Amino acid sequence: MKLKAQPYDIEVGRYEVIINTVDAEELGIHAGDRVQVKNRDTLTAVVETTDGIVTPGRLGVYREAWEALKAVPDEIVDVLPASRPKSISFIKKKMDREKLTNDEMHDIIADIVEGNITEVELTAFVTASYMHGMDNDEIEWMTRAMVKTGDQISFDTHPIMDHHSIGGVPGNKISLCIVPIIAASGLLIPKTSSRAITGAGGSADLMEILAPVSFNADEIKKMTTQVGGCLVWGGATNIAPADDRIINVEYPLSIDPKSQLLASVMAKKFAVGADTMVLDIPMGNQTKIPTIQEGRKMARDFMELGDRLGMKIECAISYGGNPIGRAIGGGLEVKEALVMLESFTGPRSLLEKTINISGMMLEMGGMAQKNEGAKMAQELVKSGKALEKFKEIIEIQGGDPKITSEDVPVGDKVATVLSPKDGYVLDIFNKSLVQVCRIAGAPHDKGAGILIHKKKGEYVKKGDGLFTIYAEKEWKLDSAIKESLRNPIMFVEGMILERVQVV
Ligand SMILES: O=P(O)(O)OC[C@H]1O[C@H](OP(=O)(O)O)[C@H](O)[C@@H]1O
Ligand SMILES: O=c1cc[nH]c(=O)[nH]1
Repeated sequence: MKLKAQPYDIEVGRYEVIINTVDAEELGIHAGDRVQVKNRDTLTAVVETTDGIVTPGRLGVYREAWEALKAVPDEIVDVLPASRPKSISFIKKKMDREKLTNDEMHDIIADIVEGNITEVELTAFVTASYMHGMDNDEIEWMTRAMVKTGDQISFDTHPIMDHHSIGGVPGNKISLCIVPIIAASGLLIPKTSSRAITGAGGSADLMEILAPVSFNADEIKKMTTQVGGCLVWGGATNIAPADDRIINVEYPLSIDPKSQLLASVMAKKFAVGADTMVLDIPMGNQTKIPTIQEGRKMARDFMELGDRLGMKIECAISYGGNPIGRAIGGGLEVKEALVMLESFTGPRSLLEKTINISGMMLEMGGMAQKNEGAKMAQELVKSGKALEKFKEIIEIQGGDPKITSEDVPVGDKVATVLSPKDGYVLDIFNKSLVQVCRIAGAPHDKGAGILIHKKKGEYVKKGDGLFTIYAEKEWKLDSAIKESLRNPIMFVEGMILERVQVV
């Protein structure tokens, strides 16, 4: 069918066109199908249908396809139905619980990167992996495919250190402290992070408050070589580019399938040339890993994948049943991390976790003797060397090195939720906590989040502040307050939880 091309200057991340439903019917295609579009060039594009935006006889062409066709407005192009990429049948195979081959996995990942797969198809892949899982071969193949379809860095020196958390515990701002501690010791750490997946702020979201986080592979290598480390957003680089596209469909579902999680973390690490790393596995109620047994299984899976990739990995199964520190979300978390580096003060959970994971890394990297790493990490903070290093990292990434914890802005719309009774904080519900932060605006609004005043086990009197919600917009604060009342984030009770009696 011949149609008149008209441009839609909108970036959609793949070749996509809009066809009027009258023409779509004539071609025998539906929304989500593919068509071949030909002028002097030929490309395959995903179809969107419309009753109005594009009139019959015309073809709306989004930016990527328009640029690839080098089309001119009103140019006549040929449009024909095209078949779906083969990888759709491989996704179907995973939905049917079958094992994929190395080539099939590579095709799926390559099609994700090239934008040949729609969100619906990608969601089906992620959901099928969530429900049916993958074996170690498939996970290795997915990891290698994610690395191969993007840029890679290689350093002339070793070891190249890295740290990563599987996430799932609120307030886990430790990367902001660990990266400078390790770099201050003289080791190299080119740290890439994701944005929030199931949480209220990933490390990339937090670092972005202090400095830009979008860099390419060459820039990451240069910054790491110059100051010892960096903390950048993996999604902005062309490093393991499939990762961020997969995370984009995981985020709205708040799921992180184990197979994708392993590949996502390890592909980012392998691609930046890291060879020695510590993996944080937060474990506890309402985390990604509810029991120690599952934590050990996850650790074994990471170590086996590390072996297959030739990387030295140790895991720290950490306590995740309660938030790390007292600040959750954007600026609040960054402040808490900076206070820790400025004065080695703050919540014990943050200090202890940061120091112990850094200690493991210093031992693995050959900077400290066995069991001496934590002491060395502590000295690097107390001497101010870690803070000084963090400022160098902030500066090289384009931020203001003079920033202090006092300067970090937080939302000015605040409300403190009070305890309804005397008693103990018997539980904090991680998922409800994150939900309230997200409704308050996190991770997008950097000033949004929650500051916890009372943690698990602490005694409270009726009327004491339990936590304060921060937001940038009044209406978001109102919605967050309502959510925190509908779905409480804390359980306060006395020693007698309930009286059960004969009625
Ligand atoms: O949103 P949830 O699922 O909690 O976790 C995602 C976070 O966990 C990892 O943290 P890090 O980069 O190792 O500090 C990711 O990179 C991301 O920042
Ligand atoms: O980087 C990360 C961390 C957790 N889960 C992922 O999928 N990727």
